[in-house]
Amino acid sequence: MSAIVNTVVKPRIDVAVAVVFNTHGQVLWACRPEGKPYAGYWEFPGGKVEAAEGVWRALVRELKEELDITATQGGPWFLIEHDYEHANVRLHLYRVWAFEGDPRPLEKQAFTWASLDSSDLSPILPATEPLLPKLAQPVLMALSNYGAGFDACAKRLESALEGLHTSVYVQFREKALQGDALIRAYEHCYALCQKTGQSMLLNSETWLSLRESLEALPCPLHLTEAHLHSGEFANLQCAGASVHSAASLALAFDRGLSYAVLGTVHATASHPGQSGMGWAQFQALVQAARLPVFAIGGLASSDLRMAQQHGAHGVAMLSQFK
Ligand SMILES: Nc1nc2c([nH]c(=O)n2[C@H]2C[C@H](O)[C@@H](COP(=O)(O)OP(=O)(O)OP(=O)(O)O)O2)c(=O)[nH]1
Repeated sequence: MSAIVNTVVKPRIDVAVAVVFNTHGQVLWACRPEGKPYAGYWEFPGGKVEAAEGVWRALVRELKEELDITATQGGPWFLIEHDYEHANVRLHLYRVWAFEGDPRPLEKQAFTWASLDSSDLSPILPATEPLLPKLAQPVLMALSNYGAGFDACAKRLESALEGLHTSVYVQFREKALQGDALIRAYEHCYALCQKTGQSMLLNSETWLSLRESLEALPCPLHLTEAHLHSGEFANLQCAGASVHSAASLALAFDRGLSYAVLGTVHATASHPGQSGMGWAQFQALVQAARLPVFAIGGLASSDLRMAQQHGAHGVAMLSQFK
């Protein structure tokens, strides 16, 4: 006799999740009130998206209902799915960078402003806690370009990184350099990142040229799209990857990477003959992304807000990093 397995299929619930920033870079945390599943757990404010409502409208409604503030500006970040015993949820994370009103707890819940990687709040909802290191990553990535001239690149990176009050990723990527010139550039970049406390990433193609000269991998790898697909370097620490398609974005998530870099948004001198995808296509590609995505291609740090309005985590730049 075969056993009858009683499986109840829980529907996937869409949830609007608001990461609300204040001018000090802190975010708004709320404690789930009594009567809800996971009461007493900290979360970002938000709630279920009603039928035909849309995520942004749901987010505005929930912030008003829960905390009496009106979100006025923000943009999509990324999605994540999680299966709880009470529900299967699809969290639509949004950044909110402008709102009206002073938060006050309309559901008798505790709330507080705290840093994104808030280690002093506990417990945090199980789907939200593992996301925090991804959310707290730098929003600017500078790519090296010593191959176009050592002195000019060294000076540009030095003047950009010294005295910078925010954290950035510095990706060491040198397609044109080999031998001593490559090692000299690497040593300068490594020492500068150490001195300024910035996080260095090593492009996987450049690592292939450098690895015989180094004892070990000195920092996490940034994978080229080809290395992402080939599955290479699975035994090494990989932070992120370059991608050009929805399939590669999905693969970057499946490989457990912390970010992807998607482009090119605008046509650039470094990729002659390639037309940019533009912001509309960028947004169409990232809307199903399950990890933070940097926009790249003819962008400067002054494009950060525009990029974030279109679903980017941040911007990656070559020569425009000043
Ligand atoms: N708001 C929010 N919800 C989260 C986060 N992380 C996370 O797993 N969730 C889950 C918990 C819940 O299962 C679901 C949100 O549903 P909810 O019950 O709070 O939604 P709601 O406010 O519309 O509730 P209700 O009116 O139906 O009582 O999403 C988060 O950071 N913020």
